[in-house]
Amino acid sequence: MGSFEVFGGNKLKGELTPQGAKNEALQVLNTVLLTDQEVIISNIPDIVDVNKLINLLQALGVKVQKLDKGKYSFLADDIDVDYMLTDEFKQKGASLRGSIMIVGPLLARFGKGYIPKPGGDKIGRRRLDTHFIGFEKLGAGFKYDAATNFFKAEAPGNRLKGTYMLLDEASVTGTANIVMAAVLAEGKTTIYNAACEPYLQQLCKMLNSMGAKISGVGSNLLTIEGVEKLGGCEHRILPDMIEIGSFIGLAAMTQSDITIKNVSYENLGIIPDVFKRLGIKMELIGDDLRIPEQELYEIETFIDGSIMTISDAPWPGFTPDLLSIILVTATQARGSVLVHQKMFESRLFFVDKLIDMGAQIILCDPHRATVIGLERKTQLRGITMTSPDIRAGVSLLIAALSAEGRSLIHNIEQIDRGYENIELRLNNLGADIRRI
Ligand SMILES: CC(=O)N[C@H]1[C@@H](OP(=O)(O)OP(=O)(O)OC[C@H]2O[C@@H](n3ccc(=O)[nH]c3=O)[C@H](O)[C@@H]2O)O[C@H](CO)[C@@H](O)[C@@H]1O
Ligand SMILES: C=C(OP(=O)(O)O)C(=O)O
Repeated sequence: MGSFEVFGGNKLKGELTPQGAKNEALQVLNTVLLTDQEVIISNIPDIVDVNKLINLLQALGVKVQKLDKGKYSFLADDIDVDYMLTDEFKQKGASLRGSIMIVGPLLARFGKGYIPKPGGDKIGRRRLDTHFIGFEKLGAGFKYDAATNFFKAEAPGNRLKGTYMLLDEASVTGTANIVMAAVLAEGKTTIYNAACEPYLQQLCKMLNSMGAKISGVGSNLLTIEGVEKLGGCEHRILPDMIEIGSFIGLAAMTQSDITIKNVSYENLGIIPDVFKRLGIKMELIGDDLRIPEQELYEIETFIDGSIMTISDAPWPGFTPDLLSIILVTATQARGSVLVHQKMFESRLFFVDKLIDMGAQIILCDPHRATVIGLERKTQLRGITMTSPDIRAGVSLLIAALSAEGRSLIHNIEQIDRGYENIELRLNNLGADIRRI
């Protein structure tokens, strides 16, 4: 188990370039399974989860070639579908959440897609019903072996059939999986209550450039005319909006002056506005976002004077992946905020560590925590802690960087799942983080 030793209290200064988006990479990498032509993808982040998925694709027979930093060529002209029945596949597939999205493309092109219960953060129940109900609507048979935790979807006659479906929830990976299954199905598929966040839009645009016929991109109603075959393409992954949000919170908490380069502002949706409601100032210069040094930031109240609530919702609502960052950032603000994590059940439990560091937080229930800002009257103090999940991990890192003295953060494998070379990039700006 790796750890970060952090000496807090330094103000950071300089530029940060966000990595390519983890959650887009975990979607678009799977499209390579849909064609026997070459697919080139750039701006792929060098992070544990993405590397695990590339490794899984390779094990399935995809020829992978690194062309440059973050740029790879993929050729799926000889896929070994029987590999899905091996123990090695079961072990590799279970180690990350993104592996679930190999099922749709394999089912579409080869008539079968199998997967063990995928991994990812332990942040509450993470059901897969939307994915498999969607495949069933497209005509696939579905089997789940509870003893081995293995899911199987198979298409009769090896071809899925287009249909209308209303998803029970706007699941991000569920929509991506169903879209990748439907592009090669016979006839027209309509998906209502589809997730529509920018990474899904990217996936749809990429598939269209491969020859798919998807319309309604960006809305919650997608229409897909199935095609016989898809070809190759070149695709570039967007900057990671969750990393950008993490850097905004980090800058405010540590009173730093940070410019985040090439943020693709138009794809950040409501994210900058939510940080602005915490009183954080920012300046858009071209497509760079500057967070200037700020002595104090003051959380707004609602118009009627009541306490601000920040909650998550499917896009274009605020992403649940940034609520832990909002929460930690609020600990040094002036004012109070209720953080309401509606989508996941166990993402707020890390607040006990922040309370040990001196933050004023009331955990109301598993979904809600009230933060009463310290207004910088006292600094957080460094402690030893363990990171429970990827975003809580980065929140604890931000807390440690703002704290007085030494902190030790264990289980940083969680952070490595989604943040590329984070200690090096922050140390270049004046942070003091050591990997031990
Ligand atoms: C690899 C990847 O891309 N992971 C992201 C993806 O996970 P993932 O696709 O697994 O998440 P889902 O969108 O399926 O659902 C996330 C949670 O929100 C709940 N839910 C979902 C939709 C809805 O309309 N109402 C609702 O309550 C679900 O029950 C679940 O508890 O999307 C999540 C939600 O943005 C992000 O946290 C994850 O980082
Ligand atoms: C929850 C997350 O990731 P995953 O879906 O891979 O567990 C996340 O990126 O915040």
